[in-house]
Amino acid sequence: MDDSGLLCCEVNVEWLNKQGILNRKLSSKKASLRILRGNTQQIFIEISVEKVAPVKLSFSKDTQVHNKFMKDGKSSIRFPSENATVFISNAPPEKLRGFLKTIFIKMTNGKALPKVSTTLRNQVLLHKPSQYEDISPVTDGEIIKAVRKANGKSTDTTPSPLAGRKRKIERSSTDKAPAAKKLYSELPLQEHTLDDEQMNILNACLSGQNIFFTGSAGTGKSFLLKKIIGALPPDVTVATASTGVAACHIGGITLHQFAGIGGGDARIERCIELASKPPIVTIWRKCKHLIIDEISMVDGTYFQKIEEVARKIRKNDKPFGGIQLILCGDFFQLPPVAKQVPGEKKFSGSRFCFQTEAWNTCRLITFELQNVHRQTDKRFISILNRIRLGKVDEDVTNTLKETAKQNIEGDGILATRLCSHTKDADIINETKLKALEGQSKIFEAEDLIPGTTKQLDNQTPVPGRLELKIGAQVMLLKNVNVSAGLVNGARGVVKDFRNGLPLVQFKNKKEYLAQREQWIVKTAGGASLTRKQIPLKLAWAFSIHKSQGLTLDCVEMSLGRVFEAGQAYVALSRAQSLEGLRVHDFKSSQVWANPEVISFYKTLDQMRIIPLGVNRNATNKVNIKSRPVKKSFKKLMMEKPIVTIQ
Ligand SMILES: Nc1ncnc2c1ncn2[C@@H]1O[C@H](COP(=O)(O)OP(=O)(O)OP(=O)(O)O)[C@@H](O)[C@H]1O
Ligand SMILES: [Mg+2]
Repeated sequence: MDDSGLLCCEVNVEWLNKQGILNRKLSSKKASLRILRGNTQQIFIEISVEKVAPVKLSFSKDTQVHNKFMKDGKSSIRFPSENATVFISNAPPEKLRGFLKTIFIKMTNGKALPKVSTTLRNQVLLHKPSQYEDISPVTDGEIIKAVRKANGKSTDTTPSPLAGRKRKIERSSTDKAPAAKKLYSELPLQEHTLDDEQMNILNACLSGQNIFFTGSAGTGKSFLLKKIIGALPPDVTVATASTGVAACHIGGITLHQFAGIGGGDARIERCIELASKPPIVTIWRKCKHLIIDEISMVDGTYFQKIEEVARKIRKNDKPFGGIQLILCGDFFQLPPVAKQVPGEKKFSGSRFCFQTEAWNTCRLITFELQNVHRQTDKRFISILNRIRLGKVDEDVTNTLKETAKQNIEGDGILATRLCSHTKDADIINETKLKALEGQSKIFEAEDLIPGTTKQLDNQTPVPGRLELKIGAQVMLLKNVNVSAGLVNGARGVVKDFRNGLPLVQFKNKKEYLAQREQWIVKTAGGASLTRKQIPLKLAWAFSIHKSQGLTLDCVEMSLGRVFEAGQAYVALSRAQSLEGLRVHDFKSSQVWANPEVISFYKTLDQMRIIPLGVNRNATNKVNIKSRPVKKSFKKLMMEKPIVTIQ
């Protein structure tokens, strides 16, 4: 049964007397709230806490619901007729959202709609023979639709009566329940829903076990991670990622910021000392669920160190001091940035997290997502899956070579070039902007707290200083209108400046007068830093490293200078379709997978923990190739040569 009428959270209820003085109080860190319907159809909220009889407060037309901090798991509901206020905190944000939506629907439905007959209601909802009935967020309109569908009558063919009624509801709900109307309009837009495999992983995460989920690029790992974050209590959940941009994508902080041990290069005793300082220590102790996105880029030695720090700081011998770990990433994508210990020539420590003892002691339950959502073309998905494993056959080579001739530009929007080196991307953007005629317009970001610019530069995708001209190639950095296709990653060109703001035309021909948008990032201490800026960035070129996690609709690349295993795969898998991709001078030697990653995924497959493609697709024919690897890696690589499976 739908449980959106049920919420587990921290609660404070305050009753005031007529003079506004606190009369009675109820507080609990572990309360459960239910929305119920009484025999007289009256809607109640029932608050149950241990050792106290449940409290019931009844909704009326003057009930006020405050949802401004819903994303942080906080809300308050005021019942003026009973002089009481319910303060909700530490509620899983997604659950809270569903709970408040149920209240909204019941508040407006009850007043604005003609009643649906009990028979109809019982056909759809479970009837409870008790004095109170659990309620669901189903509207009367939805009940009618569901019953008609069950009876084989399509509701689509009878639009007028329902549509007319819906309009009436909207009007009358504005008249009769303004608070509820406001609440509903402020609820975030529902985007896609989780598919079955994503849902399984969400449930596994909610069961409290340590989880690692992987999957090829575009299988919705980050998308799912956001839903997982939304389903966990925010006060005890820390969402992190290995890079600032990835952290911003899931509304979290970098793992380095959270852990508070700098780069982790110091000896373990010093690392523990560093993490024992406030406010870092408080967060380490409070944390019950640690989420890490883009785990492939977390250095193994660092991962091992924070595991020990966690045990010592929390004075708990369980792995990670008893914190639940939720790890997500694809080790076939970018590896950790190579680290060289000062004074030592050798690359130091474990390269990947999965090679550490800490990884083994955590006993992670592993899943692999199989459904690719970024691309829809089955042929392109199959090509990308082969590239992920370093398998480049004739079909892959020919298909990618053919893209070199494609004209993917349209309406003045040029393809974004992905570069293997960050410097190259910066130079391209600077030179192209300079070459445009016309006046530059500079947009300086408004960083609300002085001195936070560097951190915001690192943690948000949006530049502190944005220089634009008419004709500048740009990328949108926010979902400003999902249904119009104005989404994060959409490519456009600056057509004009109106009232000092850039007018951008996108690939789908939609125009958008860019307004300042807001980015809020968290500090390790839990404070919020805010940057306001035009949600655009120059897009003639990006580095492949900066493009990790992105979805791009018009992209070109030359992979001649790639230097990491998985780098070509990351670049190619940013494209949404073969039609929106152009690869120059493609050669099979530009694609290779790390042999240690291949072995790791094979062990997972052998353990039958997850179904994987490595064993099934790889043949025994293995070509050993020498790669243009980074100097600091060379010694390591001499022992274990990089291979390409063909
Ligand atoms: N269940 C879903 N239904 C529809 N679209 C989805 C679903 N899950 C993810 N998507 C969409 O698929 C695209 C890719 O998702 P996402 O960026 O989360 O993939 P990822 O696995 O993290 O990729 P990468 O490995 O490149 O970081 C996004 O546009 C996302 O909104
Ligand atoms: Mg991702």
